[in-house]
Amino acid sequence: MVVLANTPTEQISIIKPQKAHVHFSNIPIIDLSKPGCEIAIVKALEDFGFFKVTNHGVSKEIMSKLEAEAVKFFSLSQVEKDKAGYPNPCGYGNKRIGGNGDFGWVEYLLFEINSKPISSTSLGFLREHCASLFCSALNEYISSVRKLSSNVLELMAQGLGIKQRDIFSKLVTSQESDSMFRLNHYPACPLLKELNCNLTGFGEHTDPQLISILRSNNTNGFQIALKDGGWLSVPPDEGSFFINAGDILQVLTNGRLRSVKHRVLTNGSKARVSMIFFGGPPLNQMITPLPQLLKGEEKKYIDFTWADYKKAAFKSRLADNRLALFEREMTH
Ligand SMILES: C=C1C[C@]23C[C@@]1(O)CC[C@H]2[C@@]12CC[C@H](O)[C@@](C)(C(=O)O1)[C@H]2[C@@H]3C(=O)O
Ligand SMILES: O=C(O)CCC(=O)C(=O)O
Ligand SMILES: [Fe+2]
Repeated sequence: MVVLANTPTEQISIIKPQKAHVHFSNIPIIDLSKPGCEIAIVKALEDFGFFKVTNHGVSKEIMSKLEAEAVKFFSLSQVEKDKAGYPNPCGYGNKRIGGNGDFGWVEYLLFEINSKPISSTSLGFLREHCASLFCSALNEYISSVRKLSSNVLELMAQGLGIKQRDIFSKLVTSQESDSMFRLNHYPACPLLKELNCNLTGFGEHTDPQLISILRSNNTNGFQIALKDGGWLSVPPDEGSFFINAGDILQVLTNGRLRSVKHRVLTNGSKARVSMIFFGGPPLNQMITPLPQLLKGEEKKYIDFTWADYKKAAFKSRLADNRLALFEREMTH
């Protein structure tokens, strides 16, 4: 391991060029305007825990407006960016991910999303005019992707044969939904390019919430883990969204839909900018496998609230298997 560090504890691993176990097979692409896409969504989440969506209804303008605001923010001087505050867990973070010793070649802004739009006073570290432009781009984008997450969750319920269409979607559309939003910037690193190496941008992990909706610029680096443990590189597509199941969806479906492990490797040639909406349920929401899906099967997880899970998740390291703490001992 080579170390890029400010202090001895800040270590970001450099990964030697593509190992043999990296695959380049196809990821599922789902056209939301096509009949039958609800079945394809379920199949993709069973097989990969992940898919790309096209014909998603979010305008290019909304995506590029927010990307431009994010690029503007990340281009500020370090002193200006540090005014956005230490992430606890929300705020501006640089290399340090979470509070338990994880680091990556990334800087980010993390926001808590509740029923109210983000107010420009929460971006008070920016000049008034910039804060209001950034804020309106953020709110416009978040409201569109929340709608997209709700459409996908309704299709998922339909694909699983559940009568109550809003069984999942109501969790993210509720006034009390505890969701998050993140803007990540993986800076270019010319030295890495010369060394022909990859650096961990965002280490491997699963997302704790129900569903994550990711959009990035056209820079590669995103990978998902396959069932056999190999990594699949996902070619970027700035016009589409990438959707992955989170831990809570895995529990609600008693393990049928996979919360997929993923990571970002950077090769330093071009900066990557990504924006991710993490759709979470209300804090007091009881999380338990849905009886409609059990059909005589034993529950694989104990009952817990999202607040219990979130607390445990935010105490864990990025790569930890957070769900293991909530698994039930099976009787047979
Ligand atoms: C190391 C951590 C960062 C994280 C909180 C955690 O303790 C474990 C889960 C991490 C994660 C992954 C998905 C999202 O990016 C995130 C915001 C989340 O909800 O869980 C991050 C957390 C974070 O960056 O604080
Ligand atoms: O930045 C990316 O492309 C993915 C980051 C990610 O997985 C996360 O923020 O949870
Ligand atoms: Fe993630």
